[in-house]
Amino acid sequence: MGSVVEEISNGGGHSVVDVESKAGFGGGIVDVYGEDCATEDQVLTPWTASVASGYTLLRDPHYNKGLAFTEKERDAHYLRGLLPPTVLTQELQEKKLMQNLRQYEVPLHRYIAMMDLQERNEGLFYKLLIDNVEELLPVVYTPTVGEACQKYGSIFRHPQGLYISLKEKGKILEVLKNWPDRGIQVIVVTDGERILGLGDLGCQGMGIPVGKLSLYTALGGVPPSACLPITIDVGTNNEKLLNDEFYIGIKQRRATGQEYAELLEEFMTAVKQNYGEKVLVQVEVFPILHFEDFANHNAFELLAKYSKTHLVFNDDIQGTASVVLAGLIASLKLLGGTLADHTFLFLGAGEAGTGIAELIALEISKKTGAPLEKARKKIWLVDSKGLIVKSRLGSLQHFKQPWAHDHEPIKELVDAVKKPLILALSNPTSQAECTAEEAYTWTKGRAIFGSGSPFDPVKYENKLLVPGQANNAYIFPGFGLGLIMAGAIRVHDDMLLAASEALATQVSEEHYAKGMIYPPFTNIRKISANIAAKVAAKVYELGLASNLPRPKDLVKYAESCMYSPRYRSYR
Ligand SMILES: NC(=O)C1=CN([C@@H]2O[C@H](COP(=O)(O)OP(=O)(O)OC[C@H]3O[C@@H](n4cnc5c(N)ncnc54)[C@H](OP(=O)(O)O)[C@@H]3O)[C@@H](O)[C@H]2O)C=CC1
Ligand SMILES: CC(=O)C(=O)O
Ligand SMILES: [Mg+2]
Repeated sequence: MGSVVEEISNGGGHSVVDVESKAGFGGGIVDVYGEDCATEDQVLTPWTASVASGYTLLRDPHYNKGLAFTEKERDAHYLRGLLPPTVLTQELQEKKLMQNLRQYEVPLHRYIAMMDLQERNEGLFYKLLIDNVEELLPVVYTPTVGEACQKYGSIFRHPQGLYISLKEKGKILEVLKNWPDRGIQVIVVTDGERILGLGDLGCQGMGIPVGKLSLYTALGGVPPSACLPITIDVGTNNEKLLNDEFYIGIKQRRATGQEYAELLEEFMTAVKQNYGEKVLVQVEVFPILHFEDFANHNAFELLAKYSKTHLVFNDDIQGTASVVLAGLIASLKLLGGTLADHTFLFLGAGEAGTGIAELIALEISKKTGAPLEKARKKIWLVDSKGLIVKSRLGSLQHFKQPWAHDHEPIKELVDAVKKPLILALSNPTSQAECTAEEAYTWTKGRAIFGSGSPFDPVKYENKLLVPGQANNAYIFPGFGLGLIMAGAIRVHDDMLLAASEALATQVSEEHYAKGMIYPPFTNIRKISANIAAKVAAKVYELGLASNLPRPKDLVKYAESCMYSPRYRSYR
């Protein structure tokens, strides 16, 4: 290595040290970091080399290849001696890691091993996730990510993502600038108040943006360096966490009202300031702001407010709606009729329930020409207080009000059980409305079943029934890729409908024969490319694209944009 001259600040003073020629303390050991000459109460500057080679290269997850560095790379990048002599291919590394992972019996241990891998060697992490998607999705995503968030403080090892707490009020733009990557295309943000079906997990909700973004990359091909997980910490009302000595967030009850709104406003403005880019006169593009797992009393309002000024997408409302609509469109092949011929009943009338209901009504209205209000009459919702009906109108939250119909005979509810399509959407598995086995047993094998978290196939009277995973993970990665490809400036409901139709058309006769209404996740990158192409086409059609001219073959273009986890060669 050439002569390195660095500035070291210690004890408040400033000195320039030639680290190669100057002998350090204790028999020639160079005190490169200035640690030996500073006492505990003296300050020093934690400087670091900026070129990734040698030891630094091995500790940089974006570039590290572990034992896969070739002989030539080991010479060129000062790695000799820092690695054992053997050179392994990425495939062999993958084989070894999968063997190791399978030895962990506790799912949380697999999760921790995967997170360690992501922090150590990003390329290998994504190679594992892409090649073993059905096996590893339940590890990095639901259900295991739920347990990880509950225990996030105790298992915390490396900080992932960006934390913006009330302490950063007035400084959010500076905080955004601390993130090392500049070309951010997707931000997944949570405030941790409704983490899956587990409630308020405060700052520990960070596991969710991290997990969702790993799916943007693995399932949708968005490069990892374009992804930014953010947790907004306004406190928590979870007493257990407030009393937990390992809790990683600020220990106070949640800020609400004006204090909350001001922090969110500052954040949204800072995102525009930091990432906004003028591409045409009057047209500014900025990253997708994907809202995740906010409580419904904030989620609907934030979506309505910022969808006019930002590229905002709420996955729990819009992504879930799109995936469920896709399942319904596909299930018509098995159930018969059109959407308008059916009556829908939801247990739960929050973000997921009313989001899905609204998109179904929109699709029915578009297909039949009926007014939206009339289409809504086909849909019934139940909340914790029972069926939503007109007589409850005065006390209903605003997002439930469109579903308050005149009460009709209970007959339809019974009908719904005769030819049942059951989607037990709640996550994680512990919160599921029913298991696959229960659904098949109660209906004597007639049910078409899908669930938010995966269930194994069930043998019922010699027939193998395969439950689908009705999870927004089918939609948001491809949806996001489509928005990015087209340089979308706003999200529009028609893009969600396009995504649903694209997903529904991927279900083959072979899948239907097994009772499936979603294609398996094994082909998810191909599915995502198709969704992305249809979404991008809609963005162009609506005049909301900034990436001009429009590529001719959008599927090919989507595939060409997708990140590959293959190791690159270093010169
Ligand atoms: N599969 C997927 O892709 C997705 C799954 N989900 C899951 O769906 C679940 C709900 O999410 P979300 O809609 O955002 O949450 P919300 O908090 O917005 O809504 C929950 C709804 O469930 C109702 N509810 C709660 N308990 C009962 C009960 N015992 N009987 C009847 N209704 C009840 C609540 O009633 P009330 O309004 O009266 O309080 C509320 O309407 C979560 O478990 C989440 O993880 C969410 C998004 C995507
Ligand atoms: C899947 C999801 O987004 C949820 O359960 O909240
Ligand atoms: Mg969610």
